[in-house]
Amino acid sequence: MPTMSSSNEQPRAFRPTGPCEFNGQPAVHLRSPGGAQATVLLHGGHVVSWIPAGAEEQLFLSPATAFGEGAAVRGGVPVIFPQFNLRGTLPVKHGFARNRAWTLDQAQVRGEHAFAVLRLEDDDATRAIWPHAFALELTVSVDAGRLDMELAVINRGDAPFECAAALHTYLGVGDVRRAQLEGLINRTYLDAVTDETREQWIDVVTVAQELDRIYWNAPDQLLLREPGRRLTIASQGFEDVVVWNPGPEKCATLPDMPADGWLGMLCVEAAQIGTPIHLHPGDEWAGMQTLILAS
Ligand SMILES: O=P(O)(O)OC[C@H]1O[C@@H](O)[C@H](O)[C@@H](O)[C@@H]1O
Repeated sequence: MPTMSSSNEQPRAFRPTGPCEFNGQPAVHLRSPGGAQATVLLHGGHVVSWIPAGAEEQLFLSPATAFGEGAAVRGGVPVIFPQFNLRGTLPVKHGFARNRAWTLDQAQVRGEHAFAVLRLEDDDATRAIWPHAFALELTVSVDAGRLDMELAVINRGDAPFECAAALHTYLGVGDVRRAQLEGLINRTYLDAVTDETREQWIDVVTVAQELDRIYWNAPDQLLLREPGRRLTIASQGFEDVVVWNPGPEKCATLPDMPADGWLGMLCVEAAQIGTPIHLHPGDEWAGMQTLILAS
């Protein structure tokens, strides 16, 4: 059962690169020589914290989230695989990768970077709902003002498969009503609130209420602006971008969010949804999302 837990952990300010605990859960901490930090839960291969050198936390993590076996952590960067939302035959919203225990392959400091590689492979439980032999490899790297997250999907079986994937990044914001996301002008999107296809006519996306959009073939660089902050959101390999905020009404129905939680977050998700990832036996696909805080 998912649990809410806390423990007497080593203060984050002193944690070196290597295995650690985060809210009582096995995790890996990254610390670059320049002082940039990130923390990744083994559960879900889930980045839960990113603190660039000399800056504050950049990701939203709900204070009401559950942790542990079976939980989908609310905030950070959930890994979505092999299905986006309920767009497919799986009964599990956003697939199963975010609900499973990954393994830590390595955690190292190299040059100015600290990085970790986490891995998830198929087992009896995944094959029971998705009958394919796969491996996921998530590489998370921090350096100065930059976070790189690369997700690789490998077909380890003897038959082709198709899947979707996304890095469902919850960016922390001071007040989402004062945040602006730039760079999506002239793109076509599915408005998942009204189920209509629309065109983005102005360059700025703002949030005042529930917003749930899949931008198809989105540009590979976006900019989040809010007072005192500029954050570049870049991607490679992922063709689509999902922008999501539950707004006040939907947020009030989410048991793992405080009522005003929607004000402090904006999801900007690097995603491959419209054109499925198609992998032959032995093939690999990779997509990356990079966040860069302007100094
Ligand atoms: O509550 P979940 O399963 O984490 O999903 C959160 C949101 O994730 C977004 O990616 C979807 O576009 C939304 O429709 C969904 O509500």
